Amino acid sequence: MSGYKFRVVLVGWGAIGRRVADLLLQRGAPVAIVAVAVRDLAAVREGLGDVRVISDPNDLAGIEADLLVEAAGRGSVGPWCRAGLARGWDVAVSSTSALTDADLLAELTGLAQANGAQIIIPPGALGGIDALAAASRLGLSSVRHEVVKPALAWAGTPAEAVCDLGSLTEPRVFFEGTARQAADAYPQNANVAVISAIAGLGLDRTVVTLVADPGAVLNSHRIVAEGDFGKLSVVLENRPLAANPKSSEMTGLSLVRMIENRAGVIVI
Ligand SMILES: NC(=O)C1=CN([C@@H]2O[C@H](COP(=O)(O)OP(=O)(O)OC[C@H]3O[C@@H](n4cnc5c(N)ncnc54)[C@H](OP(=O)(O)O)[C@@H]3O)[C@@H](O)[C@H]2O)C=CC1
Ligand SMILES: O=C([O-])CC(=O)C(=O)O
Repeated sequence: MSGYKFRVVLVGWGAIGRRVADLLLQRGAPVAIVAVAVRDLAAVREGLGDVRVISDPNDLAGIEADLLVEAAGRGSVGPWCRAGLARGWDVAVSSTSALTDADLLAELTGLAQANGAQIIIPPGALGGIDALAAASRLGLSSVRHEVVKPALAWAGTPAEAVCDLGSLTEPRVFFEGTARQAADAYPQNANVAVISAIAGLGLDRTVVTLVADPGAVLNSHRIVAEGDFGKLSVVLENRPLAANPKSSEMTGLSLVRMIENRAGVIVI
């Protein structure tokens, strides 16, 4: 192959962003991270080397890239994806809870269409999304998604108003509702609800259960779906990222797979 490298702008230099950059480097992927977007340019950002660091979406104007990958947080999706799509780049969204905002979704979709770009929703912490999305083409009758995380992974979320996370002695279901409600209320922990919903029955017909388990050390996802295709049952037990136990290692791996697929010849 030529020396061409697939050019990526990474939005977010937290647990997932760093992990993705490390893995791409370790694996020798034909990928160049041409810029990293952060909120505060003054903060020390280890591991960035010579990579250009930006904090204003207008700065994308001086950059050539093939793909913008968001792994920052709900509030970053609008400004950065708008700017990336306006430049005709495909954008990959990790903070999918942002897409529960129908106006934002319509605006980004319109920008993508107008500029010949795509909005990519990687499976994130999930697996089996290819099968769920394929099955939805024939028709689904139900999709349930249960998210179980160690009790303290729900610290700092509305779960604290439902139960005392620190003193649980057994798993506690603290939320059951639609994917839209789950992602709206838990934007750092339930982005996955939007992914299983968009793949399957949509934000308002996908039933999501959130569980705090004091005995758990892994972040688990169980998706059960039924439809004309038959039945699907997928379970993932993901190791949390050391730098942020709310997020799973699989989320970074899923981004690495997506980026390598875009950069490579065999796509799997
Ligand atoms: N799709 C999925 O399956 C999953 C999605 N996620 C999403 O990915 C996001 C990132 O996760 P993770 O890396 O673990 O979180 P971290 O908190 O470790 O890192 C987030 C990083 O993004 C930066 N950031 C936040 N807002 C902006 C912004 N507006 N512009 C630029 N940078 C910004 C933060 O910087 P600062 O220092 O300024 O705060 C921080 O460095 C989560 O918030 C969640 O929305 C997470 C897990 C699974
Ligand atoms: O990493 C996970 O298990 C899922 C997650 O945090 C999210 O969906 O936001």
